[in-house]
Amino acid sequence: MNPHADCPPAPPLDLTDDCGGFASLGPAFFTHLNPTPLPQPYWVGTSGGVADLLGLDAAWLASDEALRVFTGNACPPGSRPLASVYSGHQFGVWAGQLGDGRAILLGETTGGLEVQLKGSGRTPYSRMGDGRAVLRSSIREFLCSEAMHALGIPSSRALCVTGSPAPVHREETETAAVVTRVAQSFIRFGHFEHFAARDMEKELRTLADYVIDRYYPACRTAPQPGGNAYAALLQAVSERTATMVAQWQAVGFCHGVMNTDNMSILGLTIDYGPFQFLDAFVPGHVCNHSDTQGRYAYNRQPNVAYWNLFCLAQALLPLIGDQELAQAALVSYKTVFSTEFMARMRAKLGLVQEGAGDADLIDGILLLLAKNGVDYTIFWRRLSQAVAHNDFEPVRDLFADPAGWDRWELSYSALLALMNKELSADLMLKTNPKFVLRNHLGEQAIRAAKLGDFSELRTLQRLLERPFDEHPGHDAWADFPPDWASSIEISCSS
Ligand SMILES: Nc1ncnc2c1ncn2[C@@H]1O[C@H](COP(=O)(O)OP(=O)(O)OP(=O)(O)O)[C@@H](O)[C@H]1O
Ligand SMILES: [Mg+2]
Repeated sequence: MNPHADCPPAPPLDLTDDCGGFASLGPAFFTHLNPTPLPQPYWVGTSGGVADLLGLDAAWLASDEALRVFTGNACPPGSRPLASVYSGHQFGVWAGQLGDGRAILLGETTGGLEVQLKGSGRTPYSRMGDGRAVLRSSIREFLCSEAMHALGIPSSRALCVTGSPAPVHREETETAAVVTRVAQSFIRFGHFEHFAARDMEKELRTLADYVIDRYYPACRTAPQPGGNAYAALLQAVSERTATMVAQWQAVGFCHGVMNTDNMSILGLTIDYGPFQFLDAFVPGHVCNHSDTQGRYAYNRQPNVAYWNLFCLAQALLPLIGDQELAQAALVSYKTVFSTEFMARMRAKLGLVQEGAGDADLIDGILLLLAKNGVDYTIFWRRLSQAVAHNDFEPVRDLFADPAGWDRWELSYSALLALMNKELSADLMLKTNPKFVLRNHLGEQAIRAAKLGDFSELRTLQRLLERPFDEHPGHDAWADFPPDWASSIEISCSS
């Protein structure tokens, strides 16, 4: 007898209605509302990896019902959709109340993952916005979420993008799209700032207790700074953030809008707007065309993250109850950042053992890359191949000033000689990606998608899902950016 004969088939998107998730926090935290439907939806892209993570049936994911659900035109069983309220500091200035102005949480799966639509219509937190996202920015968010995951960098995930011919007005008229995002939680620093700014200490405590119980249980059990679970939470968030930003710096990722409302309490990369992977190594590079002051320049990201953690510390202060304890909880940020950054840079160089000269070697190469404006991703990949094949000529070719390179290479080769070459090369090829989502690659996929051709998007997605593989026949996607790439202007408009 089949023991499952009487069981109903598993729902396609298995959302729990046990009320233990974000919805359990109560009405001060959100507003229940349904997404606003879009006309004539169509598929743009789906991620098999995220479908597997959610346990989604492939046939269902290809169905019209799934298309309706992920465009916001139908609600999955068990779902009571909601938009949450948060506040935040934008470009260093207190912005007051913000909230999910165009994102709607469908619910949480039984596996503990929140499923959220972005671009699914107006909410009570939309302010002047239309609640929509355009196809261009949705494709960028979809591709980059999955690319970051494949690079081993903590990130929200993206299950799919759907599009609609509905017009959306930005600098020019574009069309609408919806990204389905997945994460354990979409709670941001700004959620805490919201309740702190309004002196709503009860809600602040409810939120902090929820985050600790669900995501940081060790903050109650492990030895705590001053015996204080909220200080322990601040320290844990600060260390996760330090690790995430160290990974951004090592891979050459610029986030572009590190406002406190875009900082995840779980140390995930969230909100892929005007991000960019560096082409040439320009430490002061500003990827966001709207960031006229350069606040979020590549080389300022580690300090900005620390500034944002300081805002979180201030928000948590009523719970921590002691200024010194709050400050002490932030102290490890700098050491964790530099330890994590150094570990990643050592791996990029294939230094399998730690040595006293590592920091000088790393500083030295970063200075040379900046001075010569060398392409960041290509440099590291060529260096990995050079170590694998014992031929440094293709790397030398990248430097306008080869004398500086020659000097550095002498010290580097002396260090490498102390290591097992095969181990070094292997580590480097698994650390230095061949493929990253450069602006021009995203742009090519977007231009084709706007004409209804999603083949470029799928090719790019496939390369970015396995960025360390060689992918024979696809060297063009790993090549230098074309001249027109520098004219691409990515702003907050999305
Ligand atoms: N088109 C829009 N309609 C309504 N609200 C918007 C729109 N664009 C941005 N917002 C809201 O403005 C604030 C700041 O926007 P920001 O660009 O950081 O976020 P986002 O890209 O919309 O979303 P997320 O951070 O969820 O990825 C947020 O409260 C956001 O919801
Ligand atoms: Mg945002």
